[in-house]
Parts: sequence; C-alpha cells; structure tokens
Amino acid sequence: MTIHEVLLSLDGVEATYNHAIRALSGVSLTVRTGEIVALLGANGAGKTTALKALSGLLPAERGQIAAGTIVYDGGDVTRRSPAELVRAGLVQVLEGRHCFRSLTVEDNLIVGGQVQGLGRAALRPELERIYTLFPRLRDRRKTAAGLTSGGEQQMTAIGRALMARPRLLVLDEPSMGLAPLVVEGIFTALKRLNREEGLSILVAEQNSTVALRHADRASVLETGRTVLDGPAADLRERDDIKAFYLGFGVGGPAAPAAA
Ligand SMILES: Nc1ncnc2c1ncn2[C@@H]1O[C@H](COP(=O)(O)OP(=O)(O)OP(=O)(O)O)[C@@H](O)[C@H]1O
Repeated sequence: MTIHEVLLSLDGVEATYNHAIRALSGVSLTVRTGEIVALLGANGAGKTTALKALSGLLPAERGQIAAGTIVYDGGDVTRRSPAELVRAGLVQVLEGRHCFRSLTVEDNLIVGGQVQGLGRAALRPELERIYTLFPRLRDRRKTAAGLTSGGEQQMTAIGRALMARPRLLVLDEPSMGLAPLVVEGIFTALKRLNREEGLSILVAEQNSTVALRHADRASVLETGRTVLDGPAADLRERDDIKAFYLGFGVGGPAAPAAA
C-alpha cells in the first residue's frame, strides 16, 4: 500500500476532565493515508483520552480539549461532534468491545451500515465483505452478540465500524482480555484491509508486541505526553526503548497479553 498525504494530525493536544484533571499535556501524532499507526503507552498514559479527543467523544465524559489542534482530511476538527466525524469517515471502535448485546451479530453489523444510510440492497455486499474478513461471524450471525465469545464480540464491534465504510479506523485496545491467537487473527484481518483496501488505521494498544509487529509507525505516550514517534521497525529492534517506555524487561515483556 502506498502511503500518501497526512489524513490525521494532532498537534500539542492538551485535555482535562472536569476542567481540573489534566489527562493530556502535549500529544502530537500523524496518520498518513494508507498507514497503520500504533499509539502505545502504559496504563493511564492517556491513550483512550487521546482517541476520544480526536473522535469527538471527550465532552460525553466531561472532558475538554484545553489546547492544541486536530486536523482530519485537511480540516480543523478540534471540536467536531462524533456524528460529523463518522460521516466524514473517522470511525472509532471503543475499548471494551461494545456490542448491542441483545441484538444478533448480523443486526449489530447492520446498525453500522445504517449509520451511512445504506439501504437493504446495499447492505448485503457489505455484510458479505465482513463475513469474508471474519468467517466466525458468518457462523454466529443469528446469535445474540451478548452470547458470543470475547473474540467474536470484538470482531462484531470492528465489523460494525467497518460497515460504516471508514477512511480512518480508530481502535482502542482491541487485544484487551483476548487470547493471543485471537488477537493475532484480528490484527491480521486489519492488516489485510489496510493492504487490500488502503484503510488507514490508528490503534491504541498496551500490547506493544503485537501492535509493533503490524504497524508502520508508532507513537509512544507517557503521562499524557508524546515522548517518541518513529517507524515501528525501529521500536521493535531497540531493546533500550522497549525497556524504558514499554515495560519490557530482560527476556520479554513485563506484562504479557491476557489469555
Ligand atoms: N472520565 C474520566 N474522568 C476523570 N479522569 C479520567 C477519566 N478518564 C481517564 N481519566 C484519567 O486520565 C488519565 C489518562 O487515562 P486514559 O484512560 O486516557 O489512559 P490509557 O492510556 O488509555 O490507560 P488504559 O490503558 O488504562 O486505558 C488517567 O490519569 C486517568 O485516571
């Protein structure tokens, strides 16, 4: 996939909750069209807050952008509503694999398509596209999402976002609480979309091992501030960086992915 112009950029973003608690004190990052960017950092570093800032979700959490700018597709979107951003193709999969638990897997996917106003005829090929990407979902399509496994719920949440035909897919810790094989399957599917359709992806992860394996570039947050930005390959190979910023001790990660 050829990497083109800047699709998203955050420049010096600062954010607070309740006008008091400072969660971000200088976040800068860039996603170019066709790129996979990993946003890394320890627990509480500010990854979720940064994603909510760029997808317009902070006000719903009594959060505010106090300084800095966010530009998406050439326009300033610093205080845009989530609905406007989704219509413009910036779609986020929230942390915790949120599904409509009582709706079937297929109805969850259809909700995603309806966001873009897709009619019945247009929905079918879109559903097929998701089932090709995640064959497990085809098997489970008539099952209530709340009765499916954690991995299937994560695939449903991602599939629902993809039904909205994003240009930039933003994911918050898709690996959380999932077995390594399931995580690998999800990242492999995302990489395939990136390669075959040119989908741009920004993924926040505590599991830096898997994220760095699939990303083109990575940005590291520490206590609300960007401390490192560079090619993922460099971060993969630099043991000193991994030890200092990403919690890797000698012999591997200090905190392995949850099974
Ligand atoms: N709704 C909220 N109200 C007040 N403070 C919050 C809120 N959400 C997060 N914070 C605080 O903002 C800081 C950054 O948290 P954030 O959740 O963005 O980090 P994170 O890197 O995503 O961590 P995790 O990996 O645990 O989700 C933390 O100090 C956290 O306690």
